[in-house]
Order: sequence, then C-alpha cells, then structure tokens
Amino acid sequence: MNLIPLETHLAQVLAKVTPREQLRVPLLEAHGCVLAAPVIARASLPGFDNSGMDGYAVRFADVQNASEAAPVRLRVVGDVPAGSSADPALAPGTCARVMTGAPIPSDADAVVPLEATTLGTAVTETAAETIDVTSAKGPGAHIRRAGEDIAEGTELLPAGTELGARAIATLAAGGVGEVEVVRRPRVAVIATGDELLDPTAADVAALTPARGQLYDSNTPLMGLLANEAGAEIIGVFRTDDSGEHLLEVVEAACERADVVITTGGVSVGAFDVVRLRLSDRGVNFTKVAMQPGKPQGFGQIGNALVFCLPGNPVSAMASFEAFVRPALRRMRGELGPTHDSRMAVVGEEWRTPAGRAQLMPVRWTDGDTIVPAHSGGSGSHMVGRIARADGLAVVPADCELVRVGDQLEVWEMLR
Ligand SMILES: Nc1nc2c(c(=O)[nH]1)N[C@H]1C(S)=C(S)[C@@H](COP(=O)(O)OP(=O)(O)OC[C@H]3O[C@@H](n4cnc5c(N)ncnc54)[C@H](O)[C@@H]3O)O[C@H]1N2
Ligand code: MOO
Repeated sequence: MNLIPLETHLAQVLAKVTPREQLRVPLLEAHGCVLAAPVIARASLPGFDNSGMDGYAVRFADVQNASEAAPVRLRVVGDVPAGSSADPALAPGTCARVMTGAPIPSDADAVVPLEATTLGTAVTETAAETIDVTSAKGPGAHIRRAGEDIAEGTELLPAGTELGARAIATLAAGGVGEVEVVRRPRVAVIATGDELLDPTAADVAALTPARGQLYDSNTPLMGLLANEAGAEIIGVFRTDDSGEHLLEVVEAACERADVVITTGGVSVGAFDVVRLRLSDRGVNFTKVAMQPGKPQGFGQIGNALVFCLPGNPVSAMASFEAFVRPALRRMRGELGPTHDSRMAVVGEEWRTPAGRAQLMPVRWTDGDTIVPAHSGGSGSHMVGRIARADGLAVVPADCELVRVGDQLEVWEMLR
C-alpha cells in the first residue's frame, strides 16, 4: 500500500472537523474555552478619570511655579478615597486629597503626589487643612483617563480568543459576567491490548506484570494530552484483543463523544483488532508517510470522529500531535495555526527514515537550537524518555540526513 503524505492525512482529518456549538456560560466556567463571539466593551476602562497616585487633586495653574524654595500653599477642601463618589468643587487655591484609584474632582486637572508636598507621606486619617506643594509635573499629571485602556463600544476581546487567566481578568474588569464560548469537544479514550495492566489498580496482584504484560501508559497519555488541548474527557476504557467488547465500547463512546481515540491494534498483525473490527464501520485504515505513526485509522461513526492510533506510545503521541490536536483546536473554535510551531537550528546530526516525514522528539539547548531529546531518537516504544522532549521536530519526508545548522519546524509540547 502506498504511503500517504502526513499533510494529506491531516487535510482529510480537518475536512471533517467543524467547531462545536456555542453556549453561554458564567465567566469563570469559561476558563480554557474559546470565545465564540467578540465581546464589546459596554463601558470604558478605566470607567472614570482617576488618580494614579496617593496625593492631591489640584488646579495645575495654581501650582505650576511651585518649587522647594518657593512652595505653593493650597487649602484642602475635600478628601476622596478610592470608592468615593464625592466630587468636591475646587476654587482657585484649593485642592482635594485623593487616594490611588479615587475619581478626580471635576475641577482638577492634575494630581500632586504626597511626596511633592512638604508633609510628604506622613499620612493621617484626616487630611491636613493646608498643604505646601513643592513641585508639579504638568497638566494631566498622574490622572488615569477614562477609556485610555479600552474605549466603550470597542472590542474587548475578539472571537477565537482562548480564555486564559488574563483574558478572564479583562472580561471581569469589563463587568462581563457571562460569555458565549464554543463548547469543549468531548473525548473518549480506548486502549486495546491483552497485555495491558492498569498501573493504578488497587489490587497488588493485578499490578505485577506476568511475562508479556506491560502497564498501560496510552490512556493517561491520550486523555491528558486531550485535556491539555482543551477537551473534556468523558470516558477512559481498556479492551482486550478478542474484539468481543471493542465494537460495543466504541459505539457507546461514539454516542456521547465528539472524538474517540483508540490506541493499538491498527497494524497488520493477526490480532490487530481495531483494524479488523472497525474497517467496515466507517473507519479508513491507511499508512501515512511518517515515523513514528505510520499506521493510522480515521473515520466517522455517528457524529463522532474516530482516530485509531498505533499502540506504540511514542507513535500514539506523535499521531496525537499531528492529527488529533489540530482537530481538537478547530473543534474548540481556535482560528489560528494547527500547531504551535517555531523554527529551530539543528545542533546535532541525525539520520531519518527515507520517504517518511520524521517527528523527532527534541529538546532546546538554548533559545534557538535543538538536539534529539535522547539517544533513542524517534524510537516508537521509548515511553521512558518522552518526558525529556520539549517538542517534535518535523523532518520532511525527502530528507535522509539532518545536518548541524539545518533549520527545522518544531511543534512545541508541554512538559
Ligand atoms: N509486519 C509489520 N509489523 C508492524 C508494522 C508493519 O508495517 N508491518 N508496523 C509497525 C508500526 S510502524 C507500528 S507503529 C506498530 C503499530 O502497532 P499497533 O497499533 O497494531 O499496536 P499494538 O501491536 O497493539 O502495540 C504496539 C506496541 O505498543 C504497545 N502498547 C499498546 N498499547 C499500549 C498502551 N496502552 N500502553 C503502553 N504500551 C502499549 C504494545 O505492547 C506493543 O509493544 O506496528 C508495527 N508492526
Ligand atoms: O510508525 Mo511506527 O509508529 O514506527 O512505530
């Protein structure tokens, strides 16, 4: 069977992907979701002219010639803490004490900080009757103008914004209590294989591998990668190689999930149950020109997209990064590129398989340079070393030797 290029397989996957529906959620529940519609500022930020310093709101004309040698005396006629709605009238020669964030009296056009008075920062509960100003910066000094951050009626955040802590804070500051987001895609993970043991099993006997057995690392890998990619995990399952329960588990998962990820059983082996059972159920099994991650299944069952990834953990990880993450991004409403990628300079030579794009686990040695993350290269079973990688370098299929100084695209990964 001919190998299909990685880009072609990705394009076939993305052709089936649509963003999930919109829903309105309380602001804090939107954390990690993507905005479905732009949010327009209902009010300006700041909402009113306010003081940037603890000090005195003044008429600048009164104090423009103030100096240490010739201080200007002003009468304090008002006291405006933050949160106060007071707006004391200021006749020439008067001022109001203001604290940081307090509204600026309408008659004032500058703030003199406490330090620019002879009293300095010796603060008392009630303001002094008079103050002596020793310097003044200029009209508008230390006044934070209404709307200088965000003007009312302009866009607070555009559609497609991922709502991290900073975006949520911006919305909170704008008084936005609920937002329209794209629903997170729901993901189910199914690992297949007779050899799999649950490393978290309570039963100690069940934890001791017999010959040929190994611990399942793909369900945490797939589930948590999907979680990190902004999906909601709705189920994690293990099935054996008999195939007896596989269809049942897959079909039940497809009824509730937007994406079902299986691992294992997709190669040409006699017990490759996923390929054998799902081929005639809408999943297409192909070989993609990539290493690791050559055998791939992809299709649709009901409304769910089904990714049947190889069982080797590094192959499953590379396949997730190549195909599943881009699909989840689009489903959750992200509009940007399919991958977080950066160009890097190669710091160490390595060989790559002919005719297959290689996804090499790499680590950064400085801000620009990458080397293979470990001596096992892109070996598909090297699960013990995947945590050492910062990303996957994408080596084009026609390259057989990566040389020092070559430039490669790197898909960045979280540790
Ligand atoms: N004759 C051929 N053999 C193989 C070919 C081929 O073209 N011809 N392709 C190889 C490639 S490439 C890959 S990748 C693997 C894919 O195999 P499967 O997807 O069928 O995976 P399994 O055979 O079920 O398992 C492979 C490997 O991974 C381990 N595994 C499986 N599940 C887990 C899990 N949940 N946690 C940890 N480790 C897991 C499993 O024990 C095997 O060692 O096929 C090659 N063979
Ligand atoms: O393509 Mo397989 O994923 O080499 O190991």
